[in-house]
This record gives sequence, structure tokens and C-alpha cells, in this order.
Amino acid sequence: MLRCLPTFRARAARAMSTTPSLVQIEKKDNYAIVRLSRAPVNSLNMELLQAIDEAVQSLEQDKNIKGMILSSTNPKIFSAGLDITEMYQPKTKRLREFWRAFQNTYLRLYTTPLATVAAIEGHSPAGGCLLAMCCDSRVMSLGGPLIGLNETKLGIVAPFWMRDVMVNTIGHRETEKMLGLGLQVNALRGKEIGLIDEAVPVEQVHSVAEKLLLEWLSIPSSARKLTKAMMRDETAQKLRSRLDEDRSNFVDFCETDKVQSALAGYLAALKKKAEAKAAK
Ligand SMILES: CC/C=C\C/C=C\C/C=C\CCC/C=C/C(=O)SCCNC(=O)CCNC(=O)[C@H](O)C(C)(C)COP(=O)(O)OP(=O)(O)OC[C@H]1O[C@@H](n2cnc3c(N)ncnc32)[C@H](O)[C@@H]1OP(=O)(O)O
Repeated sequence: MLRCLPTFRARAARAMSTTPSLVQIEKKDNYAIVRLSRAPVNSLNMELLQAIDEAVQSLEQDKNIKGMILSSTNPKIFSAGLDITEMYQPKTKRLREFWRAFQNTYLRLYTTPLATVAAIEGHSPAGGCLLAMCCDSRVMSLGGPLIGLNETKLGIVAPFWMRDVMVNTIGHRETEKMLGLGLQVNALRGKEIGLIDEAVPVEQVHSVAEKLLLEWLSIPSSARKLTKAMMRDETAQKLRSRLDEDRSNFVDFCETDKVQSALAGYLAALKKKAEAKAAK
């Protein structure tokens, strides 16, 4: 028994050192940087969504931490959005759990009392755009990266709560165009429509994100938190009161032949693009 213990410990230590963490948390004085870390593109599968939810929850419980910067370990991709392979040819039980994880992560991040800033160095489509919109402010790098809710381009429809968050961020008419046309925009255009607060060269994204976060943290904390709740709770409550209905809608919609064949086509196009890139 005694001889087993070091072996067990060694195994556990090996497992810990070889299991890559999906989310990296770096604590600073009174805030944390949370970096999404699921190679290659931070696509949001169930485990990554749960890891984000848990990370935010653990920071909320840390008395020293008042805010967080949401970022990525991949400077070219903030997040590729929901992992399409979770939705393609799914097992119903897993699909249901996956959607609940997405709902939970949205509710956690959108309503967290922490001050939050998204530091977006790379692309941020669909679910990636939602994560960014859940933050109090967004800084994005100038140049190539794009952000937006491109669901219609995949032949799928964003749920009402993704629409609501976009309406709250950029207003009804801009959302109508962005969502209906499945548009993604660069940082400059994002700033023009209010989706992005600061558009800066990539090397400044983190310092500007920190500056914005400190501005939020300079506000008396109970006033800041109550105001955030006053602005966001009604929107969150709309989903909270319809969690099961929303999940059933998603599962039914996702399992239709039409959606499955649209997802198959989209995945094939992504694969073809990746192969062409690798062949260069
Ligand atoms: C009537 C309605 C009733 C009810 C409605 C209820 C519910 C609504 C139902 C559904 C709504 C769901 C909401 C959906 C939200 C989403 O987030 S959908 C996901 C959308 N995401 C995208 O479109 C992004 C796709 N990816 C890209 O554009 C690019 O990959 C990139 C710009 C992010 C990165 O480009 P590159 O750096 O060039 O990398 P590659 O393209 O080569 O990709 C590398 C590798 O990763 C795979 N991959 C990329 N994105 C995803 C993804 N989202 N999911 C899974 N896998 C992804 C890609 O295929 C490559 O794989 P390999 O070929 O290397 O294996």
C-alpha cells in the first residue's frame, strides 16, 4: 500500500503535466487574464465551454480578483466559435449537454459581477463573437481578423439570445444586417458600428485591454456591479426562463436533414481550405 502511493502520485503528476489545460489563468494584482487554449482554433466544444464557465466562476469566488481579460493563446484566432463537429452527426444526449454548456457559459460571462474585457487579437466568428460581446469592452487588432455572427452563412440560425446580446451591443438595425447577411467585419468597421471599443495594432491589444479594464475597475464596485445587473439581467432572464425550450429547439433544429447537410458542406469546405493551405 505504502509502495503504491509514490507510483500513484507519479502517475497523477504525469497526467497533470500531459493533459493540456483548455483555459489558462494568469492572475495579476486584482484581475486575471483568461486565455482560451484549445488548439488549433479554440473551437468551443463542450469541455472548453465548461472550462470557461468554471474559470469565471472560480475567479468570481476569489476575493482578490475584480476583473478579467478574456484572450487566446493563439494570436491568430480568438475563437472559431462553436465546434461544428459537436453539431454534425451528433448523439442526442451529448448534443443536449453541449447546448446546456453553451447556455451556461453565456449566462455566466454575460452576467458576471467581474469587470470583463475581450482582448481579440485574431478571428472571432459566431460563438467567438458571442464570448467577446459578453464582455464589458472589446479591443481588437487592426488588419486581417474578422468578427461577427456568421451563422446564416452556415445554413443555421443563431438563437434568440445571441441576437439579443448583439442588439444590446450594436442596436437593432445593425444587428439585422450583420445577422441576416452573416457578416463578419474587421476591427475598424467593428468600431464604427460599436461592436468594438478600441481598434489597435496587434502588439497593443493587451495593454489597451488592461487600460480599459482598469477604467471599469476605477468605478466604485457596488455601483458598477448593480449597473451591470440592471443593464443585463433582463436579457439573461429571457433565456433563464426558457432554458429547456431553447435547448429542445436547438436539438430539433440541429438534427434536421437540412441542417445536417449544410453542416456537412461547411465542414468539407473548411477541410478543403485547410488542405490547400497545407499544400502551399
Ligand atoms: C428556426 C430556428 C430555431 C431554433 C434555433 C435554435 C438554435 C440555433 C441552432 C444553431 C445555432 C448555433 C449557433 C452557432 C454558433 C457557432 O459558433 S457555429 C461555428 C461558426 N464558426 C465558423 O464559421 C468558423 C469556421 N472556421 C473558420 O472560418 C476558420 O477556421 C478560422 C478563420 C477560424 C481559422 O482559419 P485558419 O487559421 O486558416 O484555420 P483553418 O480554417 O485551416 O482551420 C484549422 C482546423 O480547424 C478546423 N475548424 C475551424 N473552425 C472550426 C469550427 N468552428 N469547428 C470545428 N472545427 C473547426 C478546420 O476544419 C481545420 O481542421 P483540420 O482540417 O486541420 O482537421
